[in-house]
Amino acid sequence: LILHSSPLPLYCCKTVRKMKCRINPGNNENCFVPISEIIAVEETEFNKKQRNIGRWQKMAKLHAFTVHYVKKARNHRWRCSAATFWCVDEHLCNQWTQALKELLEMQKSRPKQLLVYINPFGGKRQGKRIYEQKVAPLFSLASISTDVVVTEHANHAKDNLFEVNIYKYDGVVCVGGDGMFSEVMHGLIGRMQKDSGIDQNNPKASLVQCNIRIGIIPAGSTDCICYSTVGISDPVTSALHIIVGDCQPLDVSSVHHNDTFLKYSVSLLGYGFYGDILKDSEKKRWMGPMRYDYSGFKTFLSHHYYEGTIAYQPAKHTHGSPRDKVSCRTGCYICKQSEKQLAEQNKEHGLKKEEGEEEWKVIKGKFLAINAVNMSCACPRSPKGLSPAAHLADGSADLILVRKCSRFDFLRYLVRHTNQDDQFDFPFVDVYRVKCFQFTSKLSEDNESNVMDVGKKRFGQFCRDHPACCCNIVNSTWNCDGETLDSSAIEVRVHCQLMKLFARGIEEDCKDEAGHSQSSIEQLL
Ligand SMILES: CCCCCCCCCCCCC/C=C/[C@@H](O)[C@H](CO)NC(=O)CCCCCCCCCCCCCCC
Ligand SMILES: Nc1ncnc2c1ncn2[C@@H]1O[C@H](COP(=O)(O)OP(=O)(O)OP(=O)(O)O)[C@@H](O)[C@H]1O
Ligand SMILES: [Ca+2]
Repeated sequence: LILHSSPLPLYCCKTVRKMKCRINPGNNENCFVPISEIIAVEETEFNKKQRNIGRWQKMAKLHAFTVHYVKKARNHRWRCSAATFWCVDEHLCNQWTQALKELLEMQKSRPKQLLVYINPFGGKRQGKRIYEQKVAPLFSLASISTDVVVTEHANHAKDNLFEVNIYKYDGVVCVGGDGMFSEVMHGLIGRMQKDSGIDQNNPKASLVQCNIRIGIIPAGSTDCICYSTVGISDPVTSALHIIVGDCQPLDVSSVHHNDTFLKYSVSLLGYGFYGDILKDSEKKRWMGPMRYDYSGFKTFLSHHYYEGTIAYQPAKHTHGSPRDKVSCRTGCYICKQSEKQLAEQNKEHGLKKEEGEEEWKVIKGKFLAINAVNMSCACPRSPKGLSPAAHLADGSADLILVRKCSRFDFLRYLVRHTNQDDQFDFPFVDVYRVKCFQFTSKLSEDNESNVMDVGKKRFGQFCRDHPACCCNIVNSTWNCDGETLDSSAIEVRVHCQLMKLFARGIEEDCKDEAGHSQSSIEQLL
């Protein structure tokens, strides 16, 4: 559909000459709108007083319809814009309205019925207001019907997803932050496994994909999953991605301790620095999003490092590498190829055999941070994220090991998350693309071999209370997408494209943060 602003005629499939159009009065521009980005088409009561329509004013009755469509602004922001078309011929007007409505009906990936969970206490506690004022009117314009649940306690959404008839919905929307998303994801993936008789406690189980898409309306403190999959953390943009029925597959890591399922993760699994920030920040929830800066500063000063062993299997199925600077963008070639490659491998060998055959690499050391990310983890604090070239759906995670270094060097490393310099270009930082890994802390290794004595335990406690000492006797905790894990010894496996979001990945627009405009494939070549 090609819309020309007044006073030019509207063209569609070369037929219409007799209709006039106005796009957002005062905005004299041409625009091309794919049908897939039309939000709604409405018959319009034409108000002559509001518009200066020159000679048309003399005519008795005008007929009009309005096309609401997605307008793309800077920095991946989407807005709802409108163009009103009018003419004297009622039949012509009805034909247009009907034809456009039929075209919209043919957009089969669009949701018609959604289940919405709102966390009223996430982020700055604006979830309910954001949904009611910014999102609900758009859903209603797009004729999407909703069942809305305002959560009353943590795990309300997750538990509810095990009870409701999820199959009658085209998607589940969560209004909140990464923690709220995590709840909904656990509810949906858990429910799928339960309904398919899959035991989540088996770390080697082939999990059943979840085809019910999740939409995220960002109203949290970090909103890293929304930012990394849409390119911006903006409720209206996310609502529009849901309305047009976008679909972005996402890798999910399962986390186990021995043969017990702990959690799934899609963004950050962090031990050391990010685990300690989270643990400290939980006590400061009343501070809102600021709590992370406060605890971040405190944790930076404490400068604790932790001893442990990591064993991982490299992700050989994927063409990418964490340092190739090939960003994951809409329709990512690397994600598509990796998915194909994995499917072929699994068909040929069977998952168990293939994993058992491949070698494990083992690294022992003292670490300030161990981060495993399934996606870039870009967020407003760090627009390029913890691993800028990580892929959303390639069946791998980037394992970042930050070894013991000086406070000054660690600060240099952190600062590079906020500028264009390469944060992996330090002798104390290593990064690997992996499909699974295991971690055991020195403390639990010692525990298992019974060499830890009471004195050591006490010494650990003593050192924690003295920030100047960087002693590593105590364990850190794992930060799993913003929630703490009970166990420090974990076994992690990436499940390629286990779930889907109402998103399309970050679009390759005119310019990214670095000022580059090449496509991923061009970069690869
Ligand atoms: C000098 C400035 C350096 C700034 C460096 C910024 C790096 C920020 C990287 C953010 C990565 C977020 C990863 C996403 C994790 C989410 O699954 C999770 C749940 O929402 N969020 C957090 O755990 C919340 C994590 C929040 C992390 C905040 C880190 C703040 C660090 C502040 C260090 C200050 C040092 C100042 C020394 C003078
Ligand atoms: N009604 C509720 N009362 C208390 N806690 C809730 C309620 N609803 C959800 N929660 C819990 O609140 C936690 C945090 O919520 P959410 O992720 O929305 O915000 P946040 O922590 O501020 O943001 P982020 O996760 O982006 O850092 C979630 O883990 C969720 O389980
Ligand atoms: Ca990935």
